[in-house]
Amino acid sequence: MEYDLIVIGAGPVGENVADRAKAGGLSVVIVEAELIGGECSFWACVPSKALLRPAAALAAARAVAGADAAITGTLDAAAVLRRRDDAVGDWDDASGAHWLEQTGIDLVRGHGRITGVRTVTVTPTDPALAPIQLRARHAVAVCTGSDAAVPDIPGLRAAAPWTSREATSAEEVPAHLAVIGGGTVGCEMATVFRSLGGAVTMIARRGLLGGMEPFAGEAVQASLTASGVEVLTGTTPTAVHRGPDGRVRIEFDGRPALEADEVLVATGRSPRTGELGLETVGLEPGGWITVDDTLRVPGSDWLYAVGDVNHRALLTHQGKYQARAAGDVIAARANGTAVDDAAWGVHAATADHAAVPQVTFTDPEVASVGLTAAAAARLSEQEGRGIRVIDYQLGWVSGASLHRDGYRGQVRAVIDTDREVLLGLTFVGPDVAELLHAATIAVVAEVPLNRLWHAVPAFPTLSEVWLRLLEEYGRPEAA
Ligand SMILES: Cc1cc2nc3c(=O)[nH]c(=O)nc-3n(C[C@H](O)[C@H](O)[C@H](O)COP(=O)(O)OP(=O)(O)OC[C@H]3O[C@@H](n4cnc5c(N)ncnc54)[C@H](O)[C@@H]3O)c2cc1C
Ligand SMILES: NC(=O)c1ccc[n+]([C@@H]2O[C@H](COP(=O)([O-])OP(=O)(O)OC[C@H]3O[C@@H](n4cnc5c(N)ncnc54)[C@H](O)[C@@H]3O)[C@@H](O)[C@H]2O)c1
Repeated sequence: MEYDLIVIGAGPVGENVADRAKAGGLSVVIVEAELIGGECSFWACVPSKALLRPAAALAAARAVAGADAAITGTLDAAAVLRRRDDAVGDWDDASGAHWLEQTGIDLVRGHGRITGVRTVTVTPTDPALAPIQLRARHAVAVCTGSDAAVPDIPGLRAAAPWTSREATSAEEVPAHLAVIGGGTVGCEMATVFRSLGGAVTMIARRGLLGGMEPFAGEAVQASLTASGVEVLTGTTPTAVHRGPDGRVRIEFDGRPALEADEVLVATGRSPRTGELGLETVGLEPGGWITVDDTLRVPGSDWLYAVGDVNHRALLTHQGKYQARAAGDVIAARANGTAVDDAAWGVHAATADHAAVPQVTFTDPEVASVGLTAAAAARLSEQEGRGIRVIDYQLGWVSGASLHRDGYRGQVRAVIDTDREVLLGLTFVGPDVAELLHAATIAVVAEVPLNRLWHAVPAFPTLSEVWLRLLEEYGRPEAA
């Protein structure tokens, strides 16, 4: 079977590569081993956010005098889990298959493996079917995503730990959940299971939410602790063991062992490239796949890797952004039309380097884009760029104090003082997620600060913090 493009993996990223290439006039086949929609739709973004929202709604009502009087109970855990089941369509991907059919993208269900240049062999999901040989006239796009990484802690694998899959698809709330890892998955899942009434212990090597502004992890840690989560920082398990009673025992150096009903491993991701046949085209199996800004593998004129699997930004929206560039550039190269791969061109995923937005849906929420102060300081050292960091307490803004009684939050802006543009913003506070896109636009468009003064935030909204940040920076040209 011959197509212009073969896409391996029908997660959010593969679907978008296929969609754009199809819109560009190519014939496209997509290969999927599990569910159309991938990790995001069934075991990651969608179920996790469905599980987090009820607690956030309850916390919002509790924090407003008058509204709090209407709260007469606690979360209904069974109803929350049912809401999650609805959000993932009971793990049925029929609507995804229907969309592919309507869009004119052929679907092959099975495990795809590269067997040579522009060639993929699929082992069908249905064992009664023989392997299918696919040949691409122009390109193969690997969009196989990532799996939970399980660290080499003695006994951990044998103890059958939960990963993000078991956590997001849980049917019951463990009486006591231990979480190894203090990143986004660890913090979000600790929030969920505590809100549903379980005891939770987090085990983090360092502080929480490493890589973000330090005040973000500190605020989330304080709030998790206040909600009853035990947060052990500076700690790594030395051994894990599941006893005959089903309980898990976690051992440490210099700290008493911990017993829990389940242990969730949330220690990052590993690429799904082990069984992909990369060795047949000279690449290392099992590694992340390096690509250029058009998402093509350097040295190849046909192989692309898009989404989690290239390790540029492990986020659905950023992978889909890459997918739009990849699908379009594959079509342009196949059709022989102009390729615009310069920085910020239509065929380049430039924002991956400068402006990756991310929201962690904890209480408080953490929303960030662009550089942190620490990353900007490194840049300043390398390039001699002038940097200024401005912090502002979000609770001082009238919109915030009206939004929630005793609102607490912090915003940090990182400014390039040579060009007077924003390099990064981090918002920490209840309901800050929706503030993020304005920041992303300001960073991507490199809006000069003196023009931002003309972008007037409505009163009384949380967005007034933009004006406060500008006031803190000053307006020397006005004097
Ligand atoms: C708990 C959790 C919560 C998250 N929450 C968010 C969030 O709120 N927002 C956000 O932006 N990101 C979030 N992420 C990250 C997000 O899930 C990923 O960035 C996203 O799923 C990546 O999409 P992808 O298409 O690259 O890979 P995937 O979604 O992993 O899809 C890859 C697809 O390829 C298929 N596949 C793999 N190998 C083969 C093969 N050899 N043959 C055929 N098919 C194959 C898989 O079955 C899968 O369907 C979260 C991640 C986790 C773990
Ligand atoms: N809301 C969102 O956008 C969202 C939510 C969840 C996940 N994600 C994405 O999924 C990816 C994976 O999330 P994650 O939380 O698994 O990874 P992560 O990289 O965010 O965090 C992993 C954590 O595990 C710790 N760790 C690693 N090895 C350890 C060990 N041996 N012992 C103890 N701790 C150890 C690290 O120090 C780190 O704190 C993230 O990169 C993120 O992009 C996004």
